[in-house]
Amino acid sequence: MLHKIIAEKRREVESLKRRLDHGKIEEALGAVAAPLPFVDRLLSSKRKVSVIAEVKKASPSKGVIRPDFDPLALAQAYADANVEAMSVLTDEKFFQGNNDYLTTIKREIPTTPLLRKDFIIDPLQVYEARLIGADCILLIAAALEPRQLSELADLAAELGMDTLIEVHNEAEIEQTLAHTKPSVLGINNRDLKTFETTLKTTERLMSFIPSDLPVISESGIRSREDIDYLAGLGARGVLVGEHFMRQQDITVAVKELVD
Ligand SMILES: O=C(O)c1ccccc1NCC(=O)[C@H](O)[C@H](O)COP(=O)(O)O
Repeated sequence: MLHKIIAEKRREVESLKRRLDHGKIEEALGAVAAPLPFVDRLLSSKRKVSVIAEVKKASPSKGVIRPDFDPLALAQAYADANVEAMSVLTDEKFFQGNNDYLTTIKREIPTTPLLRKDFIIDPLQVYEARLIGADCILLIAAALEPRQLSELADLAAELGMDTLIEVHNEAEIEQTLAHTKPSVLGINNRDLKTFETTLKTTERLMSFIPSDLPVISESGIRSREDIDYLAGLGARGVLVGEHFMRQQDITVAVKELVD
């Protein structure tokens, strides 16, 4: 699946190159507000585990998760629960996301930092992330050469954005730490080849991560027990999508999970 998604992203980047040149980027960058400090917000929270709450209509593993999908109403419900940050899927083909969702949420709820959740493989997508209003980008170690990982993270920093680098195994941790200086590291509990999701991935990988590097555990989190388990392992934050998307009252669901 990851290969399929990346092949599609290569096509999307070619089309983006025809629409967005450096002249247009420079001009447009002047008009967007400075990014919010995404990582600081996660690390300064009084909650024992910070929450990145995801706005996610569909996924390759589950199909449509939220049929009555209203991105702004969902984001407002998250903001009402004082989530530390939000993740907004912008991939159209596999997740039914959209750049406009992120831009609208940023315009209407300007105080909550936003992660652009997509599959970034090219510098142009980093510029695009900034232009649509992202405060942070996701970089997936499994999808990038170490040199690309560090170049894309450096570019994000130049543009004032944070980066959440996501790993799923020991080798990816080793490569990431050898080539970048992350201020936070995401462990994805979902195996992107099989879609199998287990929190044991966070447990197994914690010991390979320096104790002063905060960890965000991502995917497959759905109960208070999960949160207690991850907090006990030392995770500083969680990224939760599907569980919240399946709730009637999302504000209550966030509070029940982490307050
Ligand atoms: O969610 C998927 O099926 C998926 C498939 C292939 C690549 C990535 C995928 N998900 C991206 C994510 O990492 C999750 O949206 C995020 O961690 C939230 O996970 P969950 O709480 O399980 O929705």
